[in-house]
Amino acid sequence: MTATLFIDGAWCSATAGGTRQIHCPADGTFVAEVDEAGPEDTIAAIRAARTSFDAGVWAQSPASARGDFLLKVAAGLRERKEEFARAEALDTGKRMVEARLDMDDIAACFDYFGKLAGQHTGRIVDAGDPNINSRIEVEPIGVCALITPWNYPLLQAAWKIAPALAAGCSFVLKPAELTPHTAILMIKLLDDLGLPAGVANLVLGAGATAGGPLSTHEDVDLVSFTGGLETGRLLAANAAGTVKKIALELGGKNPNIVFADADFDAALDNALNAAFVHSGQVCSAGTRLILEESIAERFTEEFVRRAEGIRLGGPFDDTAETGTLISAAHRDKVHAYVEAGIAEGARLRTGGTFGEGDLAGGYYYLPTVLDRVVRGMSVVRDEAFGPVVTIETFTTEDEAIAIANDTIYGLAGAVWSSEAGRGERIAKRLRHGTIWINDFHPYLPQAEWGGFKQSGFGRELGPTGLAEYQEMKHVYHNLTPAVTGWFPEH
Ligand SMILES: NC(=O)c1ccc[n+]([C@@H]2O[C@H](COP(=O)([O-])OP(=O)(O)OC[C@H]3O[C@@H](n4cnc5c(N)ncnc54)[C@H](O)[C@@H]3O)[C@@H](O)[C@H]2O)c1
Ligand SMILES: C[N+](C)(C)CC=O
Repeated sequence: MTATLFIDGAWCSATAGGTRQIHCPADGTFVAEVDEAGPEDTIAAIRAARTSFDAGVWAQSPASARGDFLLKVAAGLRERKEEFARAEALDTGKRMVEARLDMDDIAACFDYFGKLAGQHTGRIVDAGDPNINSRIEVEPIGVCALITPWNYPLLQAAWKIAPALAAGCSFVLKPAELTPHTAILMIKLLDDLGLPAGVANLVLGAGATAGGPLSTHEDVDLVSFTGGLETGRLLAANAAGTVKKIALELGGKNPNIVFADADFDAALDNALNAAFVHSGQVCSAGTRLILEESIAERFTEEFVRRAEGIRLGGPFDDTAETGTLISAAHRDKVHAYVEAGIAEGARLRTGGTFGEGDLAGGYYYLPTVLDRVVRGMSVVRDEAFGPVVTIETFTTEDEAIAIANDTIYGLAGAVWSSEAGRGERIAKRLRHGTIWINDFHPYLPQAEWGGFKQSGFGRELGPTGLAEYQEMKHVYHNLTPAVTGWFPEH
């Protein structure tokens, strides 16, 4: 597969001829070879986006037309769902059933922003003078750099592409280097549906090289980034050089608090899902299980027993319940956190090893549970981004809240209790961007998503997810211009 970069309405190869081979992490099978962009390709893509934006080919089109376009994207995705899901599954190794669910969520996201486009057009301001016409106009922010991770490749891209297009922006998309295929398919779909040249541009390749100019180039107005904390810090520092707006969707170390009065079976089942879906490679994964002391032993025993029963397998294994990690390097990193935790005194209840036998050809890591942990341990503190759960206990509400908030992150968390008042009370005091009460993981296109603290800033989805891609302009129109006399003629 060549000519996989899309710049100014044309598919092309990397100027320097670089390529990258993509392999399925579930079994190492070769998926395809794609182009590997260098900074010069990315600069060309930024220039194309700038030219199209300044020409107004999309930015000046009626918002309702942009909305209609997004609804067509949603329909196109639904028609080609299987093709998209398969591409996602091969790149990430995730199960087809999960990849299909991702495609449903992506189509819903395009529907949502398609309907929202044009609804937030500004407002009339009462200037207190009938001869002054004052209004706030909402305009697209300009050229957007959209940088996305490998765990939910198209979903995270869609949360940016849909509002960017709804707002009237032009963009350069840089997906994670390991998972480019659904981005290619998406850009093809946009092109097939007639998006003007230069509005959507695609560069593939490594962060520092292909991605480098995206946070430094003066023609980029907004960087919208989803990925790790270290990269986010770097991009924020880079973006400061040209004072460009930046939105950061970073990692999490997400608490899942279970009170003794919770529905035990529901809390247990959801705690497994919270931690082990997509092998824990989820920003909002419930990796810190925080149990009320009186149920801790029974809950932990059941949790461990059920974790040991989880079947691992590849994208097309219908019996699999979760999958592989993305790469050998990532699996090593996850394992290092587990080993560090054990060395620091944590007790390994299950897991802590690579998949063997049928799983040996992929980067599988067994669902892992550690208890007897303390808060300073790296496995409790840092985002391992794998199927690793630590168990802590509490005796009072205040203690549960203190444990749950004791993290530099603030992405998501959950509380389980049959007392509605307690759920609400705790939700109010948790410093995380999404709180689930008696649930875990749902997100809605119409509800803002994002982090407190070092999980980032800015919001995706919901009306604010569109506003991120807009500028506000105050237009003050004096209907009766007159001499002010402030500086009289001498
Ligand atoms: N908050 C959220 O909604 C959310 C959602 C999904 C994933 N995440 C986070 O993403 C992380 C996992 O993803 P990852 O390992 O791909 O993250 P990463 O930070 O390594 O990479 C993310 C993207 O940034 C690019 N990149 C890296 N360096 C760059 C640079 N100097 N300039 C431009 N681009 C650069 C990468 O190539 C990739 O496309 C986890 O921390 C996870 O929690 C957060
Ligand atoms: C944002 N979400 C939950 C879809 C994926 C996070 O990794």
